[in-house]
Amino acid sequence: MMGRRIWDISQPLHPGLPVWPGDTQFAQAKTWQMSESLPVNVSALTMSTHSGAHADAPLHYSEGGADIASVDLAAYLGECMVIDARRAAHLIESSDLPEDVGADRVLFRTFEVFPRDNWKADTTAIAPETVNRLAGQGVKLIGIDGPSIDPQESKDMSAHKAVLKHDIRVLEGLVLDDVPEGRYELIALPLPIVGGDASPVRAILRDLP
Ligand SMILES: N[C@@H](CC(=O)c1ccccc1NC=O)C(=O)O
Ligand SMILES: [Zn+2]
Ligand SMILES: [Zn+2]
Repeated sequence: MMGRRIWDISQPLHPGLPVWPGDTQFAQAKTWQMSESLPVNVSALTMSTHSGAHADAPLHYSEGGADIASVDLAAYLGECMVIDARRAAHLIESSDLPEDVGADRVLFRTFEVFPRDNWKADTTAIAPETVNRLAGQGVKLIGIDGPSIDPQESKDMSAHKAVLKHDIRVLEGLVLDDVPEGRYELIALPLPIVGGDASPVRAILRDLP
Protein backbone atom coordinates (compact mmCIF):
# COMPACT_ATOMS: atom_id res chain seq x y z
CA MET A 1 0.00 0.00 0.00
CA MET A 2 1.57 3.32 -1.08
CA GLY A 3 2.27 5.64 1.87
CA ARG A 4 1.46 9.33 1.83
CA ARG A 5 3.73 11.16 -0.61
CA ILE A 6 6.55 13.18 0.97
CA TRP A 7 7.54 16.46 -0.73
CA ASP A 8 11.06 17.54 0.30
CA ILE A 9 10.93 21.36 0.31
CA SER A 10 14.45 21.87 1.71
CA GLN A 11 17.61 23.13 -0.03
CA PRO A 12 20.54 20.71 -0.05
CA LEU A 13 23.35 22.25 2.07
CA HIS A 14 26.69 22.27 0.26
CA PRO A 15 29.71 24.55 -0.24
CA GLY A 16 28.65 27.31 -2.63
CA LEU A 17 25.06 27.35 -1.30
CA PRO A 18 23.76 30.83 -2.14
CA VAL A 19 23.54 32.86 1.08
CA TRP A 20 22.49 36.41 1.99
CA PRO A 21 25.11 38.90 0.76
CA GLY A 22 27.81 39.10 3.46
CA ASP A 23 26.46 36.13 5.43
CA THR A 24 28.56 33.10 6.37
CA GLN A 25 29.34 30.63 3.56
CA PHE A 26 28.43 26.99 4.19
CA ALA A 27 31.52 24.86 4.89
CA GLN A 28 32.23 21.36 6.18
CA ALA A 29 35.60 20.17 7.49
CA LYS A 30 36.80 16.78 8.71
CA THR A 31 37.53 16.50 12.41
CA TRP A 32 38.41 12.81 12.15
CA GLN A 33 38.96 10.75 8.98
CA MET A 34 38.28 7.00 9.03
CA SER A 35 41.52 5.03 8.78
CA GLU A 36 43.15 1.79 9.85
CA SER A 37 43.41 3.17 13.34
CA LEU A 38 40.25 5.29 13.42
CA PRO A 39 36.81 3.71 13.03
CA VAL A 40 34.85 6.85 12.17
CA ASN A 41 34.43 9.95 10.00
CA VAL A 42 33.37 13.05 11.92
CA SER A 43 33.13 16.57 10.50
CA ALA A 44 32.37 20.11 11.63
CA LEU A 45 29.97 22.61 10.02
CA THR A 46 30.36 26.33 9.54
CA MET A 47 27.10 27.94 8.39
CA SER A 48 24.73 30.84 8.86
CA THR A 49 21.74 30.09 11.08
CA HIS A 50 19.74 31.33 8.05
CA SER A 51 21.19 28.77 5.61
CA GLY A 52 18.81 27.12 3.17
CA ALA A 53 15.36 26.25 4.50
CA HIS A 54 15.29 27.74 7.98
CA ALA A 55 13.13 29.01 10.80
CA ASP A 56 13.66 32.55 12.16
CA ALA A 57 13.46 33.03 15.92
CA PRO A 58 11.90 36.21 17.36
CA LEU A 59 15.43 36.96 18.61
CA HIS A 60 16.43 37.55 14.97
CA TYR A 61 14.20 40.60 14.64
CA SER A 62 13.67 41.63 18.24
CA GLU A 63 16.44 42.17 20.79
CA GLY A 64 15.39 40.09 23.80
CA GLY A 65 13.03 37.98 21.66
CA ALA A 66 12.81 34.22 22.18
CA ASP A 67 15.72 32.17 20.83
CA ILE A 68 15.08 29.25 18.47
CA ALA A 69 15.55 26.75 21.33
CA SER A 70 12.59 28.31 23.16
CA VAL A 71 9.92 28.53 20.47
CA ASP A 72 6.90 26.25 20.75
CA LEU A 73 7.16 23.45 18.17
CA ALA A 74 3.44 23.13 17.44
CA ALA A 75 3.55 25.81 14.71
CA TYR A 76 6.07 23.81 12.66
CA LEU A 77 3.96 20.65 12.49
CA GLY A 78 0.47 20.40 11.06
CA GLU A 79 -1.89 21.32 8.25
CA CYS A 80 -0.79 24.07 5.88
CA MET A 81 -1.92 25.70 2.66
CA VAL A 82 0.55 26.16 -0.19
CA ILE A 83 -0.38 29.29 -2.18
CA ASP A 84 0.99 30.11 -5.63
CA ALA A 85 1.95 33.80 -5.36
CA ARG A 86 4.05 33.94 -8.54
CA ARG A 87 1.76 36.66 -9.93
CA ALA A 88 2.57 38.95 -6.98
CA ALA A 89 4.73 41.98 -7.71
CA HIS A 90 7.37 43.25 -5.27
CA LEU A 91 5.20 42.37 -2.23
CA ILE A 92 2.48 39.77 -1.68
CA GLU A 93 -0.62 41.88 -1.06
CA SER A 94 -3.95 40.88 0.47
CA SER A 95 -5.34 40.88 -3.09
CA ASP A 96 -2.99 37.98 -3.88
CA LEU A 97 -4.68 35.84 -1.20
CA PRO A 98 -7.84 33.75 -1.38
CA GLU A 99 -10.78 35.01 0.75
CA ASP A 100 -9.82 32.64 3.56
CA VAL A 101 -6.54 30.70 3.50
CA GLY A 102 -8.31 27.93 5.43
CA ALA A 103 -5.30 26.71 7.42
CA ASP A 104 -3.15 27.76 10.39
CA ARG A 105 0.01 27.63 8.29
CA VAL A 106 0.59 29.27 4.89
CA LEU A 107 3.51 28.74 2.50
CA PHE A 108 4.00 31.13 -0.44
CA ARG A 109 5.62 30.16 -3.75
CA THR A 110 7.08 33.22 -5.50
CA PHE A 111 9.72 31.71 -7.82
CA GLU A 112 9.06 30.27 -11.28
CA VAL A 113 12.25 28.24 -10.71
CA PHE A 114 14.02 28.23 -7.35
CA PRO A 115 17.49 29.86 -7.75
CA ARG A 116 19.54 26.92 -6.41
CA ASP A 117 22.91 28.08 -7.72
CA ASN A 118 22.73 31.87 -7.77
CA TRP A 119 21.62 34.64 -5.41
CA LYS A 120 18.53 36.52 -6.59
CA ALA A 121 18.54 40.09 -5.29
CA ASP A 122 15.00 41.25 -6.14
CA THR A 123 12.84 38.57 -4.56
CA THR A 124 9.14 38.94 -3.74
CA ALA A 125 8.46 39.64 -0.05
CA ILE A 126 5.28 39.98 2.03
CA ALA A 127 3.43 43.24 2.75
CA PRO A 128 2.87 43.81 6.49
CA GLU A 129 -0.86 44.28 5.79
CA THR A 130 -0.88 40.73 4.41
CA VAL A 131 0.70 39.44 7.64
CA ASN A 132 -1.96 41.33 9.63
CA ARG A 133 -4.75 39.83 7.45
CA LEU A 134 -3.36 36.30 7.92
CA ALA A 135 -3.06 36.88 11.68
CA GLY A 136 -6.74 37.85 11.68
CA GLN A 137 -7.50 34.43 10.17
CA GLY A 138 -5.60 32.69 12.97
CA VAL A 139 -2.45 31.88 10.96
CA LYS A 140 0.38 30.72 13.24
CA LEU A 141 3.16 30.22 10.66
CA ILE A 142 4.06 31.92 7.37
CA GLY A 143 6.61 30.37 5.01
CA ILE A 144 8.13 31.59 1.74
CA ASP A 145 10.51 30.23 -0.89
CA GLY A 146 12.41 33.52 -0.97
CA PRO A 147 15.28 34.30 1.46
CA SER A 148 13.20 36.73 3.53
CA ILE A 149 9.64 37.84 4.24
CA ASP A 150 11.03 41.40 3.87
CA PRO A 151 12.65 42.91 0.78
CA GLN A 152 16.43 42.63 0.73
CA GLU A 153 16.83 46.39 0.82
CA SER A 154 14.42 46.66 3.76
CA LYS A 155 15.53 48.88 6.62
CA ASP A 156 12.31 48.89 8.66
CA MET A 157 11.75 45.09 8.47
CA SER A 158 7.99 45.76 8.45
CA ALA A 159 6.94 42.18 7.71
CA HIS A 160 9.17 40.84 10.51
CA LYS A 161 7.73 43.50 12.83
CA ALA A 162 4.23 42.34 11.90
CA VAL A 163 5.01 38.67 12.61
CA LEU A 164 6.53 39.78 15.93
CA LYS A 165 3.36 41.69 16.82
CA HIS A 166 1.19 38.62 16.14
CA ASP A 167 3.73 36.05 17.41
CA ILE A 168 3.64 34.25 14.06
CA ARG A 169 6.44 31.80 13.17
CA VAL A 170 8.51 32.19 9.98
CA LEU A 171 10.07 29.75 7.51
CA GLU A 172 12.26 31.06 4.68
CA GLY A 173 14.26 29.46 1.88
CA LEU A 174 11.69 26.73 1.08
CA VAL A 175 11.74 25.02 -2.33
CA LEU A 176 8.16 24.84 -3.62
CA ASP A 177 8.72 24.47 -7.40
CA ASP A 178 7.22 20.98 -7.58
CA VAL A 179 4.40 21.44 -5.07
CA PRO A 180 0.89 22.07 -6.46
CA GLU A 181 -1.24 24.59 -4.58
CA GLY A 182 -3.31 22.98 -1.84
CA ARG A 183 -3.43 21.53 1.64
CA TYR A 184 -0.66 19.41 3.09
CA GLU A 185 0.84 18.34 6.40
CA LEU A 186 3.94 20.48 7.13
CA ILE A 187 6.85 19.13 9.18
CA ALA A 188 9.75 21.58 9.61
CA LEU A 189 11.20 21.42 13.11
CA PRO A 190 13.99 23.85 14.14
CA LEU A 191 17.02 22.60 16.08
CA PRO A 192 17.18 23.63 19.77
CA ILE A 193 20.14 25.98 19.25
CA VAL A 194 20.45 27.83 22.56
CA GLY A 195 20.77 31.56 21.87
CA GLY A 196 20.05 30.91 18.18
CA ASP A 197 18.43 33.65 16.08
CA ALA A 198 17.33 30.98 13.58
CA SER A 199 17.85 27.30 12.74
CA PRO A 200 18.11 25.27 9.56
CA VAL A 201 15.15 22.89 9.20
CA ARG A 202 14.49 19.78 7.12
CA ALA A 203 11.19 21.01 5.74
CA ILE A 204 8.83 18.46 4.21
CA LEU A 205 5.20 18.33 3.20
CA ARG A 206 3.11 15.18 3.33
CA ASP A 207 -0.11 14.58 1.46
CA LEU A 208 -3.03 14.57 3.88
CA PRO A 209 -4.55 11.16 4.63
N1 LIG B 1 16.90 35.21 6.27
C1 LIG B 1 17.09 36.54 6.81
C2 LIG B 1 17.72 37.48 5.81
C3 LIG B 1 18.41 38.59 6.48
O1 LIG B 1 19.33 38.36 7.21
C4 LIG B 1 18.00 39.99 6.24
C5 LIG B 1 16.70 40.27 5.85
C6 LIG B 1 16.32 41.57 5.57
C7 LIG B 1 17.23 42.62 5.71
C8 LIG B 1 18.54 42.36 6.14
C9 LIG B 1 18.93 41.04 6.42
N2 LIG B 1 20.15 40.69 6.85
C10 LIG B 1 21.24 41.48 6.90
O2 LIG B 1 21.30 42.65 6.62
C11 LIG B 1 15.74 37.01 7.26
O3 LIG B 1 15.31 36.50 8.28
O4 LIG B 1 15.08 37.78 6.62
ZN1 LIG C 1 15.88 34.16 8.04
ZN1 LIG D 1 13.32 36.45 8.20
